Amino acid sequence: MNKYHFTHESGVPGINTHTDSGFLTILQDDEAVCGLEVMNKSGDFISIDPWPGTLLVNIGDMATVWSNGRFHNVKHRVQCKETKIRVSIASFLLGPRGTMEPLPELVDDEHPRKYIPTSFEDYRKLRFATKLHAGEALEQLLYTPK
Ligand SMILES: O=C(O)CCC(=O)C(=O)O
Ligand SMILES: [Fe+2]
Repeated sequence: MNKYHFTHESGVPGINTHTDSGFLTILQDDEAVCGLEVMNKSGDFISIDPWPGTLLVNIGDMATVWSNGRFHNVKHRVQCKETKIRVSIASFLLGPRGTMEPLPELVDDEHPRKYIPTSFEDYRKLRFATKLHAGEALEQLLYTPK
């Protein structure tokens, strides 16, 4: 559960740009107070307006590994502008406990293997150690053919 209480005095608008590190996130966003923004392919942030009665599903970094780069780990942030309490509930599906690698069916001559095997636990440690929270840590898992 995330609770934001933006005030002009505190100046803390929300959460910095990041990707979710797990496989996917199911987000019950605040139904009245906006703030969530996702980055589009051009690198611009688009506001996601509240849409009562809906859930939002976010692809995370582990799904990018599993899909050999075909599922896009979306960069997003929270920028509250209204001085109101904003609440969201995020359920994180982190991925399997063991090692995960690109699905063999998604690796072929046209789509060569992109990532080395990793576990969510190791990947999470890598993100913390490198302080790279917007998916850039995936570059350290890139597979280089021998
Ligand atoms: O509060 C939101 O709308 C998003 C929260 C989020 O991105 C997260 O918990 O990872
Ligand atoms: Fe997030």
